[in-house]
Amino acid sequence: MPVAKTENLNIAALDHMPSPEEIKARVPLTERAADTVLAGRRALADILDRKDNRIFVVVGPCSIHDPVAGVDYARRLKALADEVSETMLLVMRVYFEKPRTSTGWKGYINDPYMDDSFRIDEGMEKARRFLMDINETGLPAATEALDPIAPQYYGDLISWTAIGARTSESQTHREMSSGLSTPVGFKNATDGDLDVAINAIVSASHPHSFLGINGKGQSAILRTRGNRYGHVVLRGGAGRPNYDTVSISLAEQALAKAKLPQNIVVDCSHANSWKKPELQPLVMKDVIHQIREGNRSVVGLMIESFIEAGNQSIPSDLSQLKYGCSVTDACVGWDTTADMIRKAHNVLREALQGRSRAE
Ligand SMILES: O=C[C@H](O)[C@H](O)COP(=O)(O)O
Ligand SMILES: C=C(OP(=O)(O)O)C(=O)O
Repeated sequence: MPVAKTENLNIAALDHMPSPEEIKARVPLTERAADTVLAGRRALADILDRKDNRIFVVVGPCSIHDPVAGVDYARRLKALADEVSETMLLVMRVYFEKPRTSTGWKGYINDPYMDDSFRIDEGMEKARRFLMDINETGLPAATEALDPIAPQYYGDLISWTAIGARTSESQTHREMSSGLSTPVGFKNATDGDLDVAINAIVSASHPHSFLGINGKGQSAILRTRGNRYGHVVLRGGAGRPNYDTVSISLAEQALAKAKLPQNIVVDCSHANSWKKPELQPLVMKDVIHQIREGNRSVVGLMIESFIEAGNQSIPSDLSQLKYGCSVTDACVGWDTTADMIRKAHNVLREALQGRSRAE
């Protein structure tokens, strides 16, 4: 009697996926891109270590779906980044992996053609190519790390990583973060709970051993050193924002209790603006005002922004897609983005000058 099959009963297929080394051989890291990545990470570490008194702003589309519009956006952002570099480090949001509340398009790597063909093999190469283009402009890139093996494919092109509200409590994501080469922002949970993010920073600061893959795509035991650049990202939750002075003071107290550095990033989008993009400028203005009034714990901000304001659902005929407009969360448009950042720059410039006179 043959033994009954007990495994893979719900697996429809196991298709070939090129290894990280194969994908990297098709899109090798260039010297210019490597310089951008390393300079971006160094500047972020200096901000987190208070060796650099600027703030960083992670700004860009909710998700990448059209590389042409993405590069168009990056060129505009790079010019703005140069303009405001005295007070802010701009890092482009380059999000390829979307965690969904239930179902929906899961991003450019999972389904690059947005037609349920799920060509992850092609999506990974396209994502890498896109990141190379962004880094070649001189603009560092930020992403959400969702798939625990994906960093082997494109982690060399990332300067800042987020662990999202749905995964900050996940051991897998904490282990992965402990080995990432970038600073990692852990978001509070979707219900507003901040403890998951604090526990995540503590966990990721320690070395871990866990299963993953190596460059050849073989199973490997990854042994990490621990990441000392974990910090919290306040994104609001359960219908309540958490960027106000009381929430920030509570976050500072929680960090102090856990003996962690006072490093806080505020996400102007998501539950901090009830996912209404037109409210993002108000959040940013409020937080910049707190910095001007003496706050020292806020080191960064996040904005969901694209060329056009709002969002669109993915049409079955993709030629109907509106150029430069998000297919996931609604964003502020380019003009509003530039206005938000320039206004913040002007306020911060005065605040930083006042600070250095007082010191
Ligand atoms: O930022 C992105 C979304 O908020 C997140 O991926 C969840 O999206 P969903 O609730 O539309 O699935
Ligand atoms: C999914 C995101 O955010 P959050 O984890 O806060 O929902 C995001 O920033 O794209």
